[in-house]
Amino acid sequence: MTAFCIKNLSVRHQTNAAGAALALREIDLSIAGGEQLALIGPSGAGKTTLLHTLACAHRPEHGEISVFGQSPWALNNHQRHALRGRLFLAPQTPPLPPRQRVVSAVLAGRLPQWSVWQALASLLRPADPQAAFDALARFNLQDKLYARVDRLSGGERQRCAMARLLVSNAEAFLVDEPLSALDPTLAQQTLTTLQQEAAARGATLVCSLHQVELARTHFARIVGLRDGRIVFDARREEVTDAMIAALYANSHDAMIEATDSTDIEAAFAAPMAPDIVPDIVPIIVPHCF
Ligand SMILES: Nc1ncnc2c1ncn2[C@@H]1O[C@H](COP(=O)(O)OP(=O)(O)OP(=O)(O)O)[C@@H](O)[C@H]1O
Repeated sequence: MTAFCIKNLSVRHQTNAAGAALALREIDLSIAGGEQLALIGPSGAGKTTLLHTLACAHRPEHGEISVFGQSPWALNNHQRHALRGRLFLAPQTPPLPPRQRVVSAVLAGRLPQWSVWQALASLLRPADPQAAFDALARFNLQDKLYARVDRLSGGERQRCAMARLLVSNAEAFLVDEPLSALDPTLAQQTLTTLQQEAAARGATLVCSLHQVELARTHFARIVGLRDGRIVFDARREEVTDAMIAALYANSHDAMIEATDSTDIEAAFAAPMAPDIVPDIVPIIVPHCF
């Protein structure tokens, strides 16, 4: 089964004027149910925008998107809300209310399954503290069960958000830079736990990462984004160091190279040096509409 399929998709942020640059352009991507892939690319490449688009939070300006076989923007609000309930979007900055107890923050992962009354009741008396404890224990954070969220470190908050993901019953995890505040050991452990959980429940995992080496060691499929476009969509063994260097090369690098050759104008005109343009890996888009 295909979890996500997008075709010739472009997205512009609502706060941007009509003439402003697109955040995503001409994106084709198909992700099978249960597949795990890493999104990499420089800052501003469009990774967050893509994750939010997959989570049905951004309406595309052009193109098609299907999520679990449904076109989210052809559904009514109620149906789209139900579809979103099958997805878990973990944003870069975890949306954890500062004065809340960790136990309530973690159990909020069950909100899509709960009625308003169940949600309110759980705020007063946590519905399933054992589930929250077990999820926190997977990230070695069980001793923080009744701590206040605003007393957690940045890395603890990130792991608390991952524990929230574990208690959800989502069929797809869309995770935006979950390791940015973690030390290398915790980053490895957290990513491994996330992947094991996705594999155990057959959930799809799309994870944006700035730690390229972790992406290359942990994920079989890597998608490189730059300037809102997919530069490559390849199996791990096809991703070369040159492709990574080209993905992250910036106009600053090009300017320094050109300064050596006293050709500054050329540097601004050609932000990516031609000798490091990556081999283009064919992107195969299975028919899914
Ligand atoms: N709310 C917004 N309003 C307008 N433009 C936005 C908004 N959010 C992001 N953008 C723009 O959209 C483009 C893609 O941003 P996005 O956050 O998706 O990149 P990213 O790859 O996730 O970056 P990073 O690695 O720094 O988090 C950027 O040019 C950014 O400036």
